[in-house]
Amino acid sequence: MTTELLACEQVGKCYWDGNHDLDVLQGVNFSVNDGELLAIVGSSGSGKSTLLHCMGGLDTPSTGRILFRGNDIAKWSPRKLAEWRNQQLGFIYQFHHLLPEFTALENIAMPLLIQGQSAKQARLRATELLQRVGLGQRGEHRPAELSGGERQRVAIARALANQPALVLADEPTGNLDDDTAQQVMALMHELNQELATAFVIVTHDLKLAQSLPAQVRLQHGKIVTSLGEASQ
Ligand SMILES: Nc1ncnc2c1ncn2[C@@H]1O[C@H](COP(=O)(O)OP(=O)(O)OP(=O)(O)O)[C@@H](O)[C@H]1O
Repeated sequence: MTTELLACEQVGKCYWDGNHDLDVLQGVNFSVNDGELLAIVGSSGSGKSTLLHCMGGLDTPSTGRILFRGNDIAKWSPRKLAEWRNQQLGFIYQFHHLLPEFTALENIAMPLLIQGQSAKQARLRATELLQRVGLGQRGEHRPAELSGGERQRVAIARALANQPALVLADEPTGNLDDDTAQQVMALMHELNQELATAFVIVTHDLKLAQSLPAQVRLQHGKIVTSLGEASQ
C-alpha cells in the first residue's frame, strides 16, 4: 500500500523583481509517497530550487498548499516547522554545506546532538552511517581533506542521521564529474531502497534523472511531465 507523504497542491510562487511579477512556479501539483525516489528535473531557472525550498518549508508558496501527511505546513508555528525539519526531513545541497572546522564524524553527529542524543549515541550512529556510505576510514578527516564525492557522501550520511521520512536534495551531483555523480546518485538509490526513506532529488541532468524511478519535469515553473505521462 502506498501512503502519501508530501503533496504539492496547485503550488505557485511569484517574486517581484522591482518592475514585474515573476511567476516562478505555477499550479504545481504532485505528491511523494513514503519510500519513493523522485527526480525534479528542468533547465536552469525552471523553478526547481524554489519548489524544493517550498517543499522543505524554507520558502512559502504564494498560492496553493504543501501538505505533509495531509497537514498544511503553512498552518504550523515557526517552532513546529523547525521541529518538523529537524525530525522528518534531511537536506543535501550542491555545495555540501559541511562545517569546515569539524570532522566528517562530527558533521554527521551534529543533528543528533542538536536533537538531544548523548555524545556516545551520536558518535555510534555517525560511525555506522559513515561505514554505510563507504567512508569508515575517513571519520577523523575534515571536509577540506576529502574529495568532492566523499564530501557528498558525508552530506548524505548527515541528512540520514535523524532517520528522516524524506530527504530533499538540491543538485547533489551538480559539482561532481560524471562518474562520481553517477556513483553518488547510485548510493542515494541504494539507501532509498534499504531504508525506505523517500528522496526528492533536484537535477538539471536529464540522463541522471532518467536513472531514477520517477521524474517530475519542470519547464518555466510548470510541470510538463510527471510519473510516466508522455513527454510533451
Ligand atoms: N528570491 C528571489 N527573488 C526574485 N527572483 C527569484 C528569487 N529566487 C529565485 N528567483 C527566480 O526564480 C526563477 C527560478 O529560480 P530557481 O533557483 O528556482 O531555478 P532552478 O531551476 O533551481 O535553477 P538552477 O538550476 O539554475 O539552480 C529564476 O528566474 C530566479 O531568478
